[in-house]
Amino acid sequence: MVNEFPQALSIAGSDSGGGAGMQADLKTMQMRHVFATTVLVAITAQNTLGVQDSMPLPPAMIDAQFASLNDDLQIRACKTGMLADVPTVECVVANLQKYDFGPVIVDPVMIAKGGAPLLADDAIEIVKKRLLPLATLITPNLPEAERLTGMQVESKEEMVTVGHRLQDLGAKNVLVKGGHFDQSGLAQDFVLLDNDESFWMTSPRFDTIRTHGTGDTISACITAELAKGVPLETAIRTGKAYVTATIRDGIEVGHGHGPLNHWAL
Ligand SMILES: Nc1ncnc2c1ncn2[C@@H]1O[C@H](COP(=O)(O)OP(=O)(O)OP(=O)(O)O)[C@@H](O)[C@H]1O
Ligand SMILES: Cc1ncc(CO)c(N)n1
Repeated sequence: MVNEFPQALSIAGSDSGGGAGMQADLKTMQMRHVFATTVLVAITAQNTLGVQDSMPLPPAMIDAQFASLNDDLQIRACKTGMLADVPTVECVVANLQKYDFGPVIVDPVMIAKGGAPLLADDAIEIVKKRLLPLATLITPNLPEAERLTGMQVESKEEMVTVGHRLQDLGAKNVLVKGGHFDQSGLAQDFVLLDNDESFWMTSPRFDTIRTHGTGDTISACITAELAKGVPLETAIRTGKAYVTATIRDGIEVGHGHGPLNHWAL
């Protein structure tokens, strides 16, 4: 039937190096057999060694992309990634309020693996106050969870507490990613659902620096699964299994924090 094939949307910045950002989202959604659409909000000159330059797009151009998609496609789930600065966050929030693109997965991207800022400091407050309440699911890593809540997260107990704080701020469901946490050889993530259920997802921790784009990949996989109509808990578990496989089956690309193997299953 016309327009019935599952369609998802990535609202993100471009990583010229192909490993993270919109490129990771596209590769992931393609692998999950979902038709990927995009609203590009910023461009980065980036590779596995770092971010060399970046530029946000004018809000009018962001508005135009949202309008084009709304006029023609049937998007059933969307995610946000790099949102650059205050005008970009405000513009994306306004468009998400204007159009219905299904569940909104917010990956509150702040800093690239090499340390480059991908969100201006003064935009964090707007993400917290205006974007977070629109989130069906928020997927912060530990430094992002700390910035959004103002609390330190250094233990599993604190991962649980920060999950509840993020729900108090308005996110319906929360996935606190533990990739930045060295816990005895494990990569442990905490999930808190809006029915008060919670669970841990645990995988082996692979000793590799080829982890560029892990956060983008797990959130894009969850978004793709939701676009197919899969329940949230199953989508989150599939996201964890997929990102684990992409790290485990690493490929040699670039000279720094290498990209994932998006062909892994
Ligand atoms: N070395 C590793 N081995 C196994 N799993 C990992 C490893 N590093 C991260 N992960 C997993 O990858 C997912 C993403 O977590 P992470 O905390 O790295 O996100 P992120 O910092 O947002 O990533 P990025 O900024 O590169 O997009 C989580 O499920 C985490 O447990
Ligand atoms: C464009 C872009 N988005 C997100 C990330 C975080 O992985 C990155 N490094 N670059």
